[in-house]
Amino acid sequence: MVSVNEAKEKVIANAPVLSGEVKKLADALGYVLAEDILAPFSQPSFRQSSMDGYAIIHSDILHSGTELTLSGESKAGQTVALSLQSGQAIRIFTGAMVPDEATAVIMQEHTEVKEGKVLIHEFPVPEGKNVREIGKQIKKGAMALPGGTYLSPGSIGFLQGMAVTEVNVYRKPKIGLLLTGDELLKIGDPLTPGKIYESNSAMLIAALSQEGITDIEVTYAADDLDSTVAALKDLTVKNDVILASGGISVGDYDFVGAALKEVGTEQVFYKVKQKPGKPLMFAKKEEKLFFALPGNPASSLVCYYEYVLPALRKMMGRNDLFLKSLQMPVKYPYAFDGQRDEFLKAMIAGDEVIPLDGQESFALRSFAVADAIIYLPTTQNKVKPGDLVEVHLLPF
Ligand SMILES: Nc1nc2c(c(=O)[nH]1)N[C@H]1C(S)=C(S)[C@@H](COP(=O)(O)OP(=O)(O)OC[C@H]3O[C@@H](n4cnc5c(N)ncnc54)[C@H](O)[C@@H]3O)O[C@H]1N2
Ligand code: MOO
Repeated sequence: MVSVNEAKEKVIANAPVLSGEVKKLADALGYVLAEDILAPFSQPSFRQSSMDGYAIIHSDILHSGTELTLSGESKAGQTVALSLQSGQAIRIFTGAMVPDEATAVIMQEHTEVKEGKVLIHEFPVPEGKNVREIGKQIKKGAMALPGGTYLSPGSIGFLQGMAVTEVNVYRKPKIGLLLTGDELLKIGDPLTPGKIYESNSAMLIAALSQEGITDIEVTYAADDLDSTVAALKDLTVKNDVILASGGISVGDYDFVGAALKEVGTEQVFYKVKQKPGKPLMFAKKEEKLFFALPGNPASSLVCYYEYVLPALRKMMGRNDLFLKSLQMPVKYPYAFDGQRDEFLKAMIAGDEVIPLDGQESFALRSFAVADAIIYLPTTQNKVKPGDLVEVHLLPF
C-alpha cells in the first residue's frame, strides 16, 4: 500500500511524453505545441489606426480648437497609404493604414467638421496616440508561442492571424477501456435481479472527451482469467493507456491483477491509502501504462481525476497536470476514522465548499452534482465549519 503522494509521484514518473504530430491549425484546439513558433512577419505589419477619427501630425496641434484641412480618407482594407502634410488631417477608420507622416490619430468624438475643416478639441496630443506601430504586438522572428503552450481559442486565433496553417503538437494517447463484471448489463438488456447497467464506460469516455481524447477502444471481459488476459492483450496492441474497470479487489472473481501479470506488465503499485479507490493498481509495460480502476463508480472516477488524468496530461505535453487546487473554508463539519486519506465529492457555494451527502463509493448521485473534490489527509480527519481544506476543481 502506498500513500496518495507516493502514488501520484510514481504515476507521473512513469508517464512518457508522447511523440509529436502535425495537425491543421483548425484541428489543434486542446493540443500542446511540441515546438516553438516564431512570428513569420511583424504584427501589425503596417501602421494601423486604433480609432475612427482623423490622422494628424501631433505637433500641428498648438491649442484646443486647432483647425486643419481635410485632405482625404483612409479606410480599412485600402492598400496604399495616403500622404499627409503639415496643417492637414486625413479621415481614418479603425484598422486602416496610417499615413507615414502622421504621428497620431484623434478620436472623432474630439473633433468637429466645418466646411472642409477639422477642428481638433484635444490638446496636447501625445506622439503616437491611437497608432499601432509595426511590430507592436510581435516582431518578425520573435517567439510567438513557445513549445509547451496549450492551444486555446486565443492561441488558435493568434496563430491564424500569422497565417500559420499547421502546427507540430504532442499526439493524444489512445485509450483501451476494459470493463469487467458478469453483473453488467448493456442498455437495451432487461433489468433483472443481480444485474446492473454498466455505467463506468460512459463516465470514463465522457471524462476523456473533456480532455479531447476520443480514440477509445472498449472491450468487455467475463469474470475469468482467460477472458481478461485475452481482452488485455487485444487492447495493448494499439493503445497507449489501458484503463480496466472492476475486478481488482481480493474477491475470487477479481482477475485483473493476475491478468496484468500474465500479459507481462510490471506492477508499480497496488493499493493506495485512500477512500474511495483503495484497490487501485498501476502497472506498465515498456511505454504503455495500465490503470486497474476499482469497479465502484465513484472510486473509478476519483482515481481517474487524481491519477489517470495527470498521466494523460503529461503524455499530451501539458504542464498543468493535476486538477486545479485551492484552499477553501468548508461549510459543514465532516469527520472520518482517519485510517485512509479521503476524497469527498463536493460543491462550491460562493467562497465555501460543501461536502455532499452520499460519499459511498457505489453512489454516483453526489458526483452527478459535484464540481469539486475535497482532499482530506488522515491528519485532518475532523473538520469544522470555516476550517480550510484542499479543494480540487473538476474540469468544466
Ligand atoms: N474483502 C474485501 N473486499 C473488498 C475490499 C477489500 O479490501 N477487501 N475493497 C473494497 C473496495 S474499497 C472496493 S473500491 C471494491 C473494488 O472492487 P473491484 O475493483 O474488484 O470491483 P468489482 O468488485 O468488480 O465492482 C465493485 C462494484 O462496482 C460495480 N461495478 C463494477 N463495474 C461497473 C461498471 N462498469 N459500471 C457500473 N458499476 C460497476 C460492481 O457491480 C460492484 O458493485 O472492492 C471492495 N471489496
Ligand atoms: O476504496 Mo473503495 O473505493 O472505498 O469503495
